[in-house]
Amino acid sequence: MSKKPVRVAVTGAAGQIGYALLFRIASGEMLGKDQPVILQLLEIPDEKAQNALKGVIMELEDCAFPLLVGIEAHSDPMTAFKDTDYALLVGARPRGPGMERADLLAANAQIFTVQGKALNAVASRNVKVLVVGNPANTNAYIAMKSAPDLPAKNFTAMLRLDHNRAASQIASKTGKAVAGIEKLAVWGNHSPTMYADYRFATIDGQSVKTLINDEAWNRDVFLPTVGKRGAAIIAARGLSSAASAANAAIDHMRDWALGTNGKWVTMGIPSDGSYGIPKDVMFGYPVTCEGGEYKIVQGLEIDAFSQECINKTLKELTDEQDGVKHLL
Ligand SMILES: NC(=O)C1=CN([C@@H]2O[C@H](COP(=O)(O)OP(=O)(O)OC[C@H]3O[C@@H](n4cnc5c(N)ncnc54)[C@H](O)[C@@H]3O)[C@@H](O)[C@H]2O)C=CC1
Ligand SMILES: O=C([O-])CC(=O)C(=O)O
Repeated sequence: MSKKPVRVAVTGAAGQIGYALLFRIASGEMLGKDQPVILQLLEIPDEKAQNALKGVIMELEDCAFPLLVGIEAHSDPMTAFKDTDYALLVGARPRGPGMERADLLAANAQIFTVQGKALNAVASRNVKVLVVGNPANTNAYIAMKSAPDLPAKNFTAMLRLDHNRAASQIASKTGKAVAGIEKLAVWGNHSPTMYADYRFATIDGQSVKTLINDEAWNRDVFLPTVGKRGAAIIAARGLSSAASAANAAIDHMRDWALGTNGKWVTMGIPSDGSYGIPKDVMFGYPVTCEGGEYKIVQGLEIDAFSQECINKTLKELTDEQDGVKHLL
C-alpha cells in the first residue's frame, strides 16, 4: 500500500538554494523513495519573486516526479505552513563579500518571528523545522521562541554543511574515502567560531587523530578552512554556497526523519543543558537519530582546547541571542 503524502514547506523557494533543493525533495532523496510529498512553497509577495516561483513550479511539473503529488505557491506563511509536516526555512538574505553572518541578523531576524508565529498557529503539531537562512542558529532560536505551542525540540538549525565540509577536509588530508568517516562532531554556531572536532573520529576504523597526528594542522589549517569555507565560496563564486547547502539540508532532514543507524551527525538543536551549554541555546551537537528523534551523544571528554573553542562559539551565540531579545 502506498504511503500517505506528507506536506513539505520550503521558504525562499525561488532562490539559489531552493533551486538546488526542491527537485531532490520531489525525487524522494529527502524522505525516501516510497514517500509521496506535497510541496508548499513560500516566496515574498513581490511580482518578480512570485514569477520566478511560477517558473520553478513549471520545471517541477516538467520532471513528472512520481512522488510529487501536489505543488502549492504561497506568499503568506499562514497558508504556506498549513498542516505542514516538515518546514525548511531557507528564505532570507544571503551575505555578500566582506560580510559576516552576524551582519545579517538585523536584516533577517524579523522574518523568523513572523514565520515562527505562523508555524505555531497552523503547522502540524509534530512539524520538523530546519532553519537554513543565516544566521541559522539564532534564526532558529527566534522561530522556536515565537512558537510556544510547539515542542522546542522540533526546531533545528543547519550545521550539517560544516560537518560535511569537515569530513571532506579529513578525507583529503588522510587520503581516504569520505564514506569511511564516523564519529565526527561540530560544536556550536554555524559561523567561523564553530568547533569541528575529530578527536573521536575514525576513518575505516582507525583513529583520525592518530592518523593525522598534527595539532598545528588542526588549529592552523583545518579549523580555519572549515570555518571560513562559506566566505571562500563567496569569494570564488561571487555568490554564497547553494548546491552544497541544499545537499546538507537534505542530509539533515533525511537523517532526522529516517534515522542514522547509530552513526553520528551534527545538528543545531536547542540545548538541554548537555556539556554545560545553557538550556535552549541553539547549539551544534553530535547526535544520533532514530524513530524521528535525535539524541545528543553523551559522555564525550572535553579537553582544555575543546572547552576554549566551545566557550568561544557559545559566547558568540549568547551575544546574538541578546541582540534579538527585543523581538521575542
Ligand atoms: N546554514 C547554512 O549552512 C547556510 C545558509 N545559507 C543561507 O541561506 C539563505 C538563502 O540563501 P540563497 O538561497 O543563496 O539566497 P537567495 O537570495 O538566492 O534566495 C533567497 C530567497 O528567499 C526569498 N525570501 C526572502 N525573504 C523571504 C521571506 N520572508 N519569506 C519567503 N521567502 C523569502 C527571496 O525572495 C529569495 O528568492 C541565506 O540566508 C544564506 O546565507 C546559505 C548557505 C549555507
Ligand atoms: O557563508 C555564507 O554566507 C553561506 C553559508 O552559510 C555557508 O556557505 O556556510
